[in-house]
Amino acid sequence: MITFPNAKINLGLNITEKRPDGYHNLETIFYPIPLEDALEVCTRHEGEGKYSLTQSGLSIEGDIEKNLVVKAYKLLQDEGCDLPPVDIYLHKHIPSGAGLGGGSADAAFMLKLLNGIYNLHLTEDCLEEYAARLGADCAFFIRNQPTYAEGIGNIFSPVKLSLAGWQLLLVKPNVFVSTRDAFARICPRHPAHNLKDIIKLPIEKWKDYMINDFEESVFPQFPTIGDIKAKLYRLGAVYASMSGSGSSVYGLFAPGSSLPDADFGTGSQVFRLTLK
Ligand SMILES: C[C@@](CO)(OP(=O)(O)O)[C@H](O)COP(=O)(O)OP(=O)(O)OC[C@H]1O[C@@H](n2ccc(N)nc2=O)[C@H](O)[C@@H]1O
Ligand SMILES: Nc1ncnc2c1ncn2[C@@H]1O[C@H](COP(=O)(O)OP(=O)(O)O)[C@@H](O)[C@H]1O
Repeated sequence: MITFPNAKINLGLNITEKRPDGYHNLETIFYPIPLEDALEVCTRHEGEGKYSLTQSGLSIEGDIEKNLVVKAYKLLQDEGCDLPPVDIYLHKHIPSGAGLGGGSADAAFMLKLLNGIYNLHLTEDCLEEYAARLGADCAFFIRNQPTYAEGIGNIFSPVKLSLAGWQLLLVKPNVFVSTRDAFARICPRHPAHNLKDIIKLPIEKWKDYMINDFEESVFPQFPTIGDIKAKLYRLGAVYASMSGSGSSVYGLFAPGSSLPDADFGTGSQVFRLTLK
């Protein structure tokens, strides 16, 4: 059976506190976007081992044991779920180190896929709890709805927000930002304005209030990323921001407008998407 894990963007991202466990409390809104990997699981009937992983598309660093889809399979096994040996096929289309949550989406969709194929009868609450163990923002992808997130990014409340029809110009420069390093450079602070209030304003006003706290430290380190954001505004974006800890940057363009055709530098990947 095949599934299509999708990416997310962050609408605002406030890093509010460093916690005793070394992680950070944050506030953000996750919004799913239609940029997808493809993930297939087939029951294995012959051959050695409990699983195999065949990857295609964009390459991922690290051996297969480190891949989050394999970690998801092992987690369910460790929890006592009855899983047969499987062959896993993963086609990567979502760039990594981009703040788009691609690895996290693969992990969460793997849990949902195995739950469905092998009739594990795990509830969404249970799947969220398992997903959170695999990565701070994995749990969001279980319900995969626009969500306000707090804590380390795993305490959720639903938000009434639809950007259906809005055009997204998403640019991933040829720069890898490590999430861990990005957090290490942050000075946590509480925001002046609450995100849940900001998203009730017209989108034209978001740029005056909605902030991604990582931009302040990531832009000086990687000026290319800040330049892309400035360019998106020059091209007519109604709102533009870096997503997550970077390095991708998105611009929101009004429904019905045609997305500009621009050059964002050598090695940049550009995606043109219509939000749902
Ligand atoms: C900050 C966000 C916003 O969406 O960044 P992006 O990954 O999207 O860029 C996410 O919450 C990231 O979630 P995720 O990518 O799953 O993080 P993890 O793999 O769990 O953590 C990677 C590292 O980031 C740091 N980390 C992560 C989450 C958090 N709330 N506080 C932290 O300090 C820790 O040092 C951790 O070792
Ligand atoms: N299935 C996967 N897809 C992408 N990255 C993965 C996967 N499994 C493990 N990783 C690791 O996760 C890190 C990037 O995670 P990803 O969620 O794609 O980016 P980001 O945290 O920027 O949103 C990389 O270091 C990569 O090696």
